[in-house]
Amino acid sequence: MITTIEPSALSGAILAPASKSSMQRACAAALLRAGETVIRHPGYSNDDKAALGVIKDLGAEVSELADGALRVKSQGVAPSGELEVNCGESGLGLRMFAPIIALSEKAIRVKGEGSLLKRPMDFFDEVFPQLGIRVVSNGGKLPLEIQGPLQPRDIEIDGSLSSQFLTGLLFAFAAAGAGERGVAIRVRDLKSKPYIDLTLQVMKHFGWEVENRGYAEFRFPAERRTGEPEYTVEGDWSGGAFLLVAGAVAGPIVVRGLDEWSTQADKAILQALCDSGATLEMRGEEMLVGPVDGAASGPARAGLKAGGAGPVGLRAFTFDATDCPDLFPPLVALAAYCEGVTVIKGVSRLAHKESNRGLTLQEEFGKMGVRIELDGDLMRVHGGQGVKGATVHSRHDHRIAMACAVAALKASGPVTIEDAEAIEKSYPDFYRHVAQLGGKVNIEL
Ligand SMILES: O=C(O)C1=C[C@@H](OP(=O)(O)O)[C@@H](O)[C@H](O)C1
Ligand SMILES: C=C(OP(=O)(O)O)C(=O)O
Repeated sequence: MITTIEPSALSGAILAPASKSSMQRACAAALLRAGETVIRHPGYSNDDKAALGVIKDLGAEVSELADGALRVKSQGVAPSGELEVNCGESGLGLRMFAPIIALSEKAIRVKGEGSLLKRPMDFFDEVFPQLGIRVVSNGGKLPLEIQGPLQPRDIEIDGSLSSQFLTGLLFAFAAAGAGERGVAIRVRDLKSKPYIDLTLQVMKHFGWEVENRGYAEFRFPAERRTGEPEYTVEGDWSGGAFLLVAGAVAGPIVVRGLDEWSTQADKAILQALCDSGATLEMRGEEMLVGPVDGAASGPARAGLKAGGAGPVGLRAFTFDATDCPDLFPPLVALAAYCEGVTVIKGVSRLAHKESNRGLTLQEEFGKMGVRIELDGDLMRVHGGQGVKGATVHSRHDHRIAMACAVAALKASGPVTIEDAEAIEKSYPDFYRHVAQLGGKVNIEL
């Protein structure tokens, strides 16, 4: 699919999509809690669909209710039939579900697709044998063959590559009765900490209270509370960040459905928007975001630099994205329109995402005339010098496609995005939402 975005002014209101981080965790919890669970406001991105596929493969029955909610009936991890599970392209899907799959005593083959086949999974080779799990990987990559049952034991893990492995172990330890055995998970150098807050929050909702000792040790209580039988998937701050940046560059717009009390890591986009000088007004779950006050958008308005350099007045900022790495792409789109050099820390966290995002951002934004320097863990974006119309490539990475589309909104000419369907991984409605806000979007299948 090829999508072309022409310079546009945005206005109006839009509802943020469902968070795949929240939805995938809800699927895991619904599988493990056994009985009936209703998931409200479910997502339908490819990663969400993959999570639903995994829990069905593990024995859950999923049906849609008249109001669009999903009902999950489960007896815990109880696979039958073909013992193969497909995690699609989802890093969280694989890393969270692998320890859950290992609750079964059956040998189960775990496969994936696309970029997931190249992402590192040697964590399992190292850690699973310590928990009594037999694992065979393809040199630290997919496919895996796993045979449990997982025995919760005191364990120490490295949290520096990804928090997703810990998310999986927390669910699986709780379900395997770690509390009765008094065991703990100790973690060195945990990154992406807010994602663990979200894991613990979802677990608590469903009755598993885990004690978090400074993100270095996690302990499980002896008894489980009765949890709630229903869960409402949160609005997505990660996809929402692209909408908010689009509003700051080409708005003003209103974004609905983002909870300001959410534990989601990517809520931190608000700090960057404030530091850039964008207009931001929060009214409960409705947020108005626009260019700097007085520098209204729209190509014909005064206050815009020649060559489509965007709204005057946004200024460069510094930001540490170590614990919210998915914000890099929208931050780069924002920084491209900020006068001066924006410095973003945490580049080393990007090497093993759907693409090596430090490099892919540098290369694709380079095609639009935006200079990005990579200096160890720092990224420097030279902004406010104009964004040129160009043909770019998503590099099969949903967040690169969305970042380029947002940057296109005030470029000097149309931006054509090749392999634009990558957005389906997290935000299938993204182009439709931009068009609904007045963005000039042309899609060629
Ligand atoms: O737990 C989650 O929902 C996620 C955790 C983060 O990964 P890392 O912990 O690997 O940084 C993030 O990048 C990913 O998109 C989703
Ligand atoms: C890296 C991402 O997801 P995951 O690791 O779950 O594939 C993402 O959504 O940007």
